[in-house]
Amino acid sequence: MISIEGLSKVFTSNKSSVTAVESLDLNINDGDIFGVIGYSGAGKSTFVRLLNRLEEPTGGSIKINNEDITAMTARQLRIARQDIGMIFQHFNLLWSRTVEDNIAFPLEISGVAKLDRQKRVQELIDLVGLSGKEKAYPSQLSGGQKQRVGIARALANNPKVLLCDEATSALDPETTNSILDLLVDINKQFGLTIILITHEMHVIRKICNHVAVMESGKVVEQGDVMDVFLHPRQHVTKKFVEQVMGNGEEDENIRDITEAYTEGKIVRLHFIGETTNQALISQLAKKYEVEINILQGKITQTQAGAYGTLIVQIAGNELDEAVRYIKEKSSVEMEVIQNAK
Ligand SMILES: Nc1ncnc2c1ncn2[C@@H]1O[C@H](COP(=O)(O)OP(=O)(O)OP(=O)(O)O)[C@@H](O)[C@H]1O
Repeated sequence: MISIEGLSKVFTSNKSSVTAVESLDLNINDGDIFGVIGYSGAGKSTFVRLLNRLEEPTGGSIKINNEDITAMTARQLRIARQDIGMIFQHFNLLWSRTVEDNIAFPLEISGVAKLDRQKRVQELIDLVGLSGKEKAYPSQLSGGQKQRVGIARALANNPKVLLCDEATSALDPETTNSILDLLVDINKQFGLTIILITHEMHVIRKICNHVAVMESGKVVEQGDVMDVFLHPRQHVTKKFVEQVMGNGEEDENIRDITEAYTEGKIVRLHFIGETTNQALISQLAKKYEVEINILQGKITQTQAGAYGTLIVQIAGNELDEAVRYIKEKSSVEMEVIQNAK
């Protein structure tokens, strides 16, 4: 749905020039929640602002639904922008307008009649969970509520694409999660394509299905979120995966574990995008005469299912049968770390 080729942006002043985005190629599918992650200064904000030409590209092309955004006149761009909503880290609300008037603003600009406007505003207020706050001013709202107004305003003209520029970075973790849940809801309900930039891998893990990693203005790695989690290639990507999964230091404890637990087998279970086998431990305990002792692990949830590892001790009369079941009947990968001494 979105095809970006050779996109670049160079900021020049009389003394120096900075290449914020360099020869960037990306394809984004219809209905994707596509995350772009990078550290501060990587060029993420510039990239996302190029997509609706809040920044003018220095080179390259951006096609959205086969329309070349980069070649549009100012008038064509105004119309095309109705299909591209945007939300911001600091919300960018109009402080002198109430919630309902903020949401009505883009409808006024696109010339929607007053009665239709009122109806649409009420729909949007219900959608984002702000009923009762219609007459409140932004200064009377929490950060999460302000972002809900931002989302409602961005959706007012039924866009096909929603750009999110660090939309949860100013929010606490709980509010972040509720805003991310709302974005997933909107993506599912309306098939809206979402492009989200962030410096937090947690955000990518929770809602994205594709991710691109940016460093020094370039995309250095991209792919399905699960693939990138499983096989991060670049140093910067490994660092981001560590934000969620830890840095593998726990492996150093394995010797302590194997010395402390000597009965049965100690196995490492890899859950890779699991949805069907998340209840594996309880299934084993019900089916076989075994004791299962969870020793260590970290499982996290992604859009593609559970991902992570568990180290468990399995002992008991039906140990071999239980191990065979994991190998043959489940899709969880198993590695035996230690057999009984
Ligand atoms: N208007 C501007 N004029 C000059 N340089 C700019 C401008 N905007 C961004 N830059 C430079 O471009 C580079 C990329 O900045 P950008 O804001 O896109 O990065 P970012 O990854 O979004 O970082 P952050 O998360 O801190 O905003 C930086 O070196 C920045 O200083």
